[in-house]
Amino acid sequence: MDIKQIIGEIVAGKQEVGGIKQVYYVACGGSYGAFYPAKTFLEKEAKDIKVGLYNSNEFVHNTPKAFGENSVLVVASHKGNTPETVKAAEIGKKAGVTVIALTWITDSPITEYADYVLKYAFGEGKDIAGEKTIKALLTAVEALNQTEGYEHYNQFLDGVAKIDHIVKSACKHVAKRALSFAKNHKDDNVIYTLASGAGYGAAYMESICIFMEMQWINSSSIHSGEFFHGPFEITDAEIPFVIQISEGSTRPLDERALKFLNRYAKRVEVLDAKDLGLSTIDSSVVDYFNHSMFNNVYPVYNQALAVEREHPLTTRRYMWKVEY
Ligand SMILES: O=P(O)(O)OC[C@H]1O[C@](O)(CO)[C@@H](O)[C@@H]1O
Repeated sequence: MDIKQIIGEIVAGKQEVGGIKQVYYVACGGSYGAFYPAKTFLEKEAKDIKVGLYNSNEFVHNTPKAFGENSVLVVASHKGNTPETVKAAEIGKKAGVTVIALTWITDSPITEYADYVLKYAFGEGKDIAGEKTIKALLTAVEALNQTEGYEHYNQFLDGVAKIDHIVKSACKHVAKRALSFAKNHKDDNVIYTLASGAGYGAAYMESICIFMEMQWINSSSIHSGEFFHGPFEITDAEIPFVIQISEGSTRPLDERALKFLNRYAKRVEVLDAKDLGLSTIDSSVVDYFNHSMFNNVYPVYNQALAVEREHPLTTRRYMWKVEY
């Protein structure tokens, strides 16, 4: 069953109890970040459906009161075995809430508690339109379109059809830049990321999953709008930043931060979605594709950085090795 059919079945099943009123996206780490566009989509586009994005353990310990028969729970776990995400799915299943699980391993523990299992594309040469982020977004888009209606539904599907080609060209485009970045940053012990809007999740993932988890470099993802409310005080010629200049409604926030950085910082890597070709997607929906762009361009940088630092991206000292 495809996502449109799954949501159709859920909508029909909930008709008697008043339909879908809330969609909760629940996951950890990279899977949590991948839900960011779906969350921002429903927050902005929906009038009646409420959306929540939760770290799994927070959801387990601080379950929202509205969670119930009118809810859909969408969980994601790459290997399907992160205990707190499996627990969140179990809570959903036991409460009689419809559970959709996004996972790469379709016979993993999380699928036991799922009404619907969605496998996504992953790895070298993957179809970007089949990734976790887009599949999660499609659950949001379909939920909206099949309830309240979504006026830009066709433009959104057109974006989905275009994203793979756009992202793959962008990855080629940054290859040389990524090598210089790796050389220039191999000895840094801190790198900040800056972003706004629906693409913010990509900056969050780059900070926590790559710089911190996989490279042991101190980092924090700073919201471009929040930059001027504290973080900009650390700006100087030595501090490195990677800034995402998004395409769409929040671009002015990113441009404002970049203007400041161009004046007071010297080590700024600019990833501009417009330069990277995202503008060929219709402006009514382009916001929601920033994440796919940035999150797939970063790996070109990450591979180069890992080689230059002689620190493979697979190296861990605690994760999956000790009790936590
Ligand atoms: O539940 P998932 O998606 O398998 O995530 C497990 C781990 O993978 C990461 O997303 C990346 O290694 C971590 O942040 C997280 O702890």
